[in-house]
Amino acid sequence: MAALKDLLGDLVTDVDALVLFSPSGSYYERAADAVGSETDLVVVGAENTVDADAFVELPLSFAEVAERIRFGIEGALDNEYVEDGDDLACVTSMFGDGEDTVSRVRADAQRHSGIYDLFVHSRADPAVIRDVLDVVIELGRKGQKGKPVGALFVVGDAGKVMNKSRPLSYNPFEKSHVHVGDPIVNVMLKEFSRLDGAFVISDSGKIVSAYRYLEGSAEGVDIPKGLGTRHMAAAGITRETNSIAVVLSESDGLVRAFKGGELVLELDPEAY
Ligand SMILES: Nc1ncnc2c1ncn2[C@@H]1O[C@H](COP(=O)(O)OP(=O)(O)OP(=O)(O)O)[C@@H](O)[C@H]1O
Ligand SMILES: [Mn+2]
Repeated sequence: MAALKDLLGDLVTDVDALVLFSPSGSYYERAADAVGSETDLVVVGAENTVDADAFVELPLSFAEVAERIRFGIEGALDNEYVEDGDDLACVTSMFGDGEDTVSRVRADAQRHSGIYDLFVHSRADPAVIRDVLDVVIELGRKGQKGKPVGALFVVGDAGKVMNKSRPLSYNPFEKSHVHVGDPIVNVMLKEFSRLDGAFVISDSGKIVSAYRYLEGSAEGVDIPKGLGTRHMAAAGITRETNSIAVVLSESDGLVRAFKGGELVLELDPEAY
């Protein structure tokens, strides 16, 4: 047993910080006692239920553990809870409610995916971005009457987005004051996503328009090869405005988010 403890203990030897993902109160207390003063303790979760000093708010549960950890690390770097090059032991729950997984990861500011930045340093409210992702993930899981469907949402900086786009059809949201996140709106959005074009959402989550054709240029856009015009238009508008874009691909079923002309998040709705 001692040999096994040594072997696995190497995973956490000399780490600069222990990063706990949604820990229970008792686990957090035990961790605080265990790290002593040399190791920093960072908590990542939907809410700071344990009253940690160093806390990173998680806007989504991130079914993919690697994505969850990436988000937490980028948040910890951004908040200066950890430094570039720090070795981190990340404790998460992958299979159930309890802490069951330890990953040793080096905080690397260079390999920054931009996922934390997407939520926290965008013009749109993080809760609005999360609500849009929720709708798009659900649309991806269920499709439209069981058939795969594509969708494009542009979130934030709506005035400028409207100036760089044109209507493909009448705007069903013209005189309405509806917001994403409202359950009735989710049904409406799914219905309207059958037709072409983009939804435009304001910083505060108001649905400004459906059926917009984005006219932004693809110049300077750096996205993976193989993605078509919907993804190109999404990336392009985020380069020309302070918006972010969330796309559901009709062809591969994945959800992708763009910011500043770059792909910053890719997830499989089936995993949620
Ligand atoms: N500039 C644009 N603005 C808004 N919607 C667009 C724009 N260009 C394309 N689309 C929408 O994207 C749809 C799919 O186009 P296309 O197949 O070229 O994109 P894609 O990136 O391959 O997306 P998918 O993975 O869903 O097939 C079009 O039918 C249209 O509704
Ligand atoms: Mn296509």
